[in-house]
This record gives sequence, C-alpha cells and structure tokens, in this order.
Amino acid sequence: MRFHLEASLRLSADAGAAEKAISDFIRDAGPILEKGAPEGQGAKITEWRLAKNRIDLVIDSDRYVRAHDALLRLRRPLSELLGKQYRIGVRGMDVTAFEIEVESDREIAHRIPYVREMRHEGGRLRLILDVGEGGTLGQSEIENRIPDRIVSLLEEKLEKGYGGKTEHWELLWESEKREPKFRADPTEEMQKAGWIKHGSARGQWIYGPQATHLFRTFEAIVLEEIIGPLGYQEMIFPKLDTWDVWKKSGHAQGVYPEIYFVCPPKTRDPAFWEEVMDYYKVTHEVPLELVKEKIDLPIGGMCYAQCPTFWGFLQGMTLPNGELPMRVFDRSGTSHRYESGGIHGIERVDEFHRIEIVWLGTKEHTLEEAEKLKGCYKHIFEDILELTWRTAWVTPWFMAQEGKTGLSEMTGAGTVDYEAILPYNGNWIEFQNLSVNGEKYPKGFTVKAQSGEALWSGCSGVGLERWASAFLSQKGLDPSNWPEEFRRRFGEMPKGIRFL
Ligand SMILES: Nc1ncnc2c1ncn2[C@@H]1O[C@H](COS(=O)(=O)NC(=O)[C@@H](N)CO)[C@@H](O)[C@H]1O
Ligand SMILES: [Zn+2]
Repeated sequence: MRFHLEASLRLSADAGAAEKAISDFIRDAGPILEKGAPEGQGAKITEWRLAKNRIDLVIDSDRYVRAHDALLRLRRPLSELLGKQYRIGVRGMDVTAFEIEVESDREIAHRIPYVREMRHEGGRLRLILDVGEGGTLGQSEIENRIPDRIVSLLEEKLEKGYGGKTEHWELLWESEKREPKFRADPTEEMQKAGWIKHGSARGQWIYGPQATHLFRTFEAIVLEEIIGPLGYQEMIFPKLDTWDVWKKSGHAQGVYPEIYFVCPPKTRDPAFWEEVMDYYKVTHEVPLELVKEKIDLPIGGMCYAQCPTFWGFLQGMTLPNGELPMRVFDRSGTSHRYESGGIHGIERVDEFHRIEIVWLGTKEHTLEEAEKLKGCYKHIFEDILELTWRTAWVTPWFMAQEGKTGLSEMTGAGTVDYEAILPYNGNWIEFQNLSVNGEKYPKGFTVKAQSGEALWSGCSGVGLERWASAFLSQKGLDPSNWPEEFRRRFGEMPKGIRFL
C-alpha cells in the first residue's frame, strides 16, 4: 500500500528568514516520519519548498506511517520552531493532491465517499482522493480519520477478496442419535392438519390454535426451566429499529440486504393522500409508484436481531455493582429478515417469533451465566424434548451480521449454534444460539459499571419456528409419539378451526 500526498502549511507571515531552520528541520525529520515503522520504512518528504507564507510538501509513504499521519506529526514541532524563534504561526494546511495505491486483483465498481476517481491497472488499484479546490476531503476530514476509514474499507475488501476467513464452524458436542418417530416434512403435515396457513407476505405464516399452543408450550418451558430458576426479568424491547440503534449495534455496516425497511409518510395530512385513495377507489389497485413518491426515507427497519433495541434502556448510564449480573428477556414481537430465495417451510421464514435472552456483567459474570444457560438448555433438549441435536462454535452472529467472517478476537467471546437434524431431508438446522458478545454492546451504547470494570454481555435467541421444526420433524404431530415430559406440559390439544 502506497500513499502520495501534496500539501501546504499556511503560515501567518513570510518565513524567508526561517528558510535555513526549516531546511534543517526537514533534513532531520526522519525519526518523526519513521516512528512506529519497521527499519527503513515509514514516510519521506520527497520534495519541499518555501513559498513566502507557505511550506509546500510532497510526502510519500507506505502503510506503516500513512502520509497524512506524517503531515499531522510535522505540524506541531514545525509550529513550535517557527513560533518561538520567528514568531510565525502555522495557520492550517491545504491538501492539493492525495493518492492511495494498493495491490488488488479487482476493481471497485461503485463510488466511495471522498474518492474522486479509481483506476485499476496492472494489478494495482489507485484511489485519487477528492482534495484541493472544491474537493470534499480537507484538513478536518484528515483530522477526523476519513482517509483511515477508506484504508480500512480497502483492507476489508481485499481480505474478503482473497477469501480470507470463511464462516467458522466447529463441532462442540453432539447428543445420542434418537430414533426419529417421524420422517415427513413437518410444514406440509401442519398444513394438511390445518395447524398453519400461508400468510400473504413472503415467508410468513398464520399459526392456528394447535401450532400456537405448541409455541406457547415451548415458551412455558423456557420460563419454567430458565427464566424462573436463573432470575430473568421480562421486558418489552422496541420492534422498529432506527439507524441510530443499528449504528451502535454495528448492523449499519452490513445488514441492508436482509432488512425490511420502514418508511413513514411524508405527511399524515389526508389531502396529501387523497389522490392515492381516489386512484384505489376507482381502480381497486394501489398506485405504488404514487405511494413511493409520498413516503419518506426509511427511518430504519423491522426488528432483526431483537436485542439491539434493549440497550437504549441502559444507554449512557452507570450500573451499580449490585445490579450485576443483569438478566432480562423479551418475547414481545416478531423479527423480520428478507431471507434468501429458497424459503421453505417454517424453518426459514421472513417473519419469525423469538425469545431473546440478554445478560450483562463483568467478563466473569457473562461467561458464568452462559455456562448456566447451556446447562438449562441441555436439560430441555435431553430430558424434555429428547432431540437429536448438537452444538457448534461458529462465527459470532454480531460479526456475521456486519458482513464479517472468522472468529472474534476477544477471548471467550463467540457464538454457540444449537443444531437439530431434520430426518425428512437430513439437514441440520440452527434452532437457537447462545453468544458471549464481549464488550461490543456496552461499548456501543456507552454503558458503564460502577466498579469501572469492562462490561460484557451475552444473548441467546430461541427461535420458536425453529424449535417447532426441530421437534416436529423428529417427533411428528401426534402427541402419542411425544416424550412424556413434553406431552405433560403440552396438555390438551386445542380444538383448532375446521373448514367444509
Ligand atoms: N429466518 C429465520 N427464520 C426463523 N428463525 C430465525 C430466522 N433467523 C433467525 N432465526 C432464529 O433466531 C435465532 C437467533 O438469530 S441469530 O441471527 O442467529 N442471532 C441473533 O440475532 C442474536 N441477537 C440472538 O437472537 C436463530 O438461532 C433462529 O432460531
Ligand atoms: Zn441478541
């Protein structure tokens, strides 16, 4: 990676008298320009000239000391030198040319902010930044690390480009193979039995009384085996996520392809919408292009990960030591994801129902709580649902949902996926997960501990459609085939709704 920067330091007066001093300073500036770089690497001033009240500099560098950092390093000692002996101030700096060049086997087709032009030639990608007269990248952008964010973006793309790290999956534990009582597709069976019907939206179902009772029994098990014994308090997390929440949770980095965006009306004044209503009344068609003109930009989207909106409750606060570890959960509404094409059955839907369990405390608290939850889950899947299931150490959901791969650098942080086999097609599906998310959320939402210790958090998402898929595909819809412990909790099968 190479940087080429041309910039001028604006001075408060003609510095002709200081020319010798400036020349000596630049001659001896090596240590400043190479600090932190390996031997012989770093930045170099390849040209300079004093033009009365301006010092024009050309700086070339490698990735170890970026040219714009070199410029920032020079400013203070130079202004001290000129200030003390010559009473001349450095008023500011003007960047007149700035290029970043990097090895790359491919080009970037779309625009990147603050980049005027990109050229891909001879296996190298050259970014000409938008500086100088009328440019968007100036002194304050440099001071606000914009060039560094462009470099990070490039590094991320190049790493992904070289197929850097892939989705991590490592088996942790697997249960005994329990003979399946059933080998059909549970979704088809539930449709035949009138338990569920397609909703009108993509990947959406309407759950009849039987399926709903099944979901509520799963919920009751979670309440009885986890929430009660471990002392979780129920909360209601908002289900419309704003960009502000997704900036803090990291989703704003990469969740766009799967979001159901939410756009408010430009105004709620009925007169503004009369044209739409009239059009519909006459044609019985909704004039979507007209509606599109009358709705505002998206304020965010439907609930995606479920836990991010909880953190607004703690944002900016300091938690007394006695409050930790804190344990809460939410089951107040649906999550929505624009899932990939092959949507089949209830195991992968666009609208789903999840119990989101969240805990936070010191790192020890958080890891300890995770182990307690794992014990509870094992009891549920071994002794109540009697599943054939396994757990795997995977790329953390909070990285995957930012478009990243590999594993978290924070030791102990990461995601355990719970998977169950579906006998009808032999696939293993993830029916829930349990994650230690490290400092990410407390940091993202500036939550502190009275003790000053780093706050960690964890979360576990229990997907009810997935539990139903796992359980029904292994045990079928007939309660006489269900494990006694589950049947007891399920009780009476609801009458359901019949059709002629
Ligand atoms: N498209 C989907 N259909 C049904 N259930 C889903 C879907 N996407 C996720 N889930 C359920 O939600 C659980 C957690 O989703 S996750 O993305 O892996 N993790 C998170 O979002 C975390 N915030 C924990 O909920 C999954 O294990 C699964 O049980
Ligand atoms: Zn979560």
